Amino acid sequence: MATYKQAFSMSVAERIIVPLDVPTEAQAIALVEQLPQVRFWKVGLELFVSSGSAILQILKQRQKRIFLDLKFHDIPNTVAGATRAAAGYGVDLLTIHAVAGRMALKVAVAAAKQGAEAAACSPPKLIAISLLTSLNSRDLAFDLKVPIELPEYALQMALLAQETGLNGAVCSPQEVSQLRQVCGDDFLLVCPGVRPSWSEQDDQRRSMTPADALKAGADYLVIGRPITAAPDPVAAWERICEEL
Ligand SMILES: O=c1ccn([C@@H]2O[C@H](COP(=O)(O)O)[C@@H](O)[C@H]2O)c(=O)[nH]1
Repeated sequence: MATYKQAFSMSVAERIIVPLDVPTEAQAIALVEQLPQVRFWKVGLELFVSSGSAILQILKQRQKRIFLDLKFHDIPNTVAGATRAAAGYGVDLLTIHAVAGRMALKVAVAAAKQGAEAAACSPPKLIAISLLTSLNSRDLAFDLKVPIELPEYALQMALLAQETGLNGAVCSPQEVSQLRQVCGDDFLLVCPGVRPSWSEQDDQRRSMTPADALKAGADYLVIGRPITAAPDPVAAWERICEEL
């Protein structure tokens, strides 16, 4: 997995991760076949819960990189067990919520190594969700009752991930510049909540355009519905790559 400095030598296509947010394996395969240009796919909760792990093998057979976005958030023992199992799939990226806490993050780091070793594959890069991109300052203050400003909160979650040995964080493009400055160039920063100027915001609340997100310091962009729900997903993908 490339660090921020190495990311400069990657093509823009390699830095875009497209989520397979569909309910069936057949729909996921259809998307992968429709968009052969996409090299990095994200498997998230919808597809994994509905269809299981077979899609991971299918993507690997096609030499695709895989972001397994299961966002673990549980007590340390459960997080460790789930991370150990997930690391055995040989995926590139795996997520855990930073709010699971210091102990859960620490045991996840060890469990990822154990799981990969047992399966004789490379361990995934473990990245922590700092704060979901569907939440804004109002949600944080009034619903979650977090009494600090949102950028500071996202930074503290990223720093907790860094201190406990994780490889990076998921953050919104609006915080990525600050996280890059504080966490340094070797800390992976993956940004969902990315929206071209011509697409809908959907449920994303802290978004930026792809070009601005990369300029601000993101290693990878996660761009889903602007591509996958477009009337012509291939044209949408090409338009985004051209704009970058
Ligand atoms: O904070 C987060 C963490 C993960 N996601 C995931 O990224 C994609 C975004 O899809 P879009 O269609 O581009 O909105 C989706 O799979 C989320 O589960 C996120 O959006 N925010």
